[in-house]
Amino acid sequence: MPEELDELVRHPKTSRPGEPMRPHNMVCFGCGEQSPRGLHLEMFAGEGFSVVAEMPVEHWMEGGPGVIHGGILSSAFDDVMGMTPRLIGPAAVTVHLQVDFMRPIPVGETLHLRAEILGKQGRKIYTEGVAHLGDPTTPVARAHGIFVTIDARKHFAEHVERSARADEFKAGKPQV
Ligand SMILES: CCCCC/C=C\C/C=C\C/C=C\C/C=C\CCCC(=O)SCCNC(=O)CCNC(=O)[C@H](O)C(C)(C)COP(=O)(O)OP(=O)(O)OC[C@H]1O[C@@H](n2cnc3c(N)ncnc32)[C@H](O)[C@@H]1OP(=O)(O)O
Repeated sequence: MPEELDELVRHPKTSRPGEPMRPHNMVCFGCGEQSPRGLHLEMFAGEGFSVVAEMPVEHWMEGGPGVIHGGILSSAFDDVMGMTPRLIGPAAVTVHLQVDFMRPIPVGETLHLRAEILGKQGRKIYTEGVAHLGDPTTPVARAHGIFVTIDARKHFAEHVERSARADEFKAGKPQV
């Protein structure tokens, strides 16, 4: 992370600590409540520049016998960390995601995820994610990610046709 960082300012309209964070797209694999096969993560604003979520580890998420698939864990981190830019303003997309798998995460447990903005420089937002199974002093995974702010309308303009919600988006009502 660079040494010279911008000041972080909470967006006046963002959720307050304890309040839900709205999905950025109802059919998002991570947080969309209408995603047919998604993680259906419900996220809440936390203290400071953080976002928290809990994810029950279900059988369909299995990788190794009885434990979570690494890609599922990475997806959960991606989405929770990807929600943190909302705390300060514009939408942002992942350009870099690095995950440390520290302990096996068993099926049947509930994974507690917390993501936080570490710093911002220009369009780049540096974030960290931590996961535990109920004891915050014993993390089971940690992630670092860089998100770059975008103008969502322009960024998705040439792909929005392919969305399951293309009609809504084209009608100019992106109810995200
Ligand atoms: C038409 C209606 C549509 C309506 C849509 C409505 C609502 C939707 C709303 C919100 C949805 C928003 C977000 C979704 C959020 C979360 C989902 C989970 C997260 C994801 O799953 S998201 C999917 C995976 N994600 C991608 O699909 C990104 C692919 N990517 C790109 O599209 C380009 O990469 C882009 C545009 C990001 C940047 O491109 P660009 O040309 O604009 O800018 P540039 O390349 O200059 O990068 C700018 C600065 O980032 C630095 N930088 C770049 N890459 C780096 C790297 N890897 N490591 C370190 N630094 C990096 C550069 O070094 C420079 O830094 P500096 O400014 O200091 O020079």
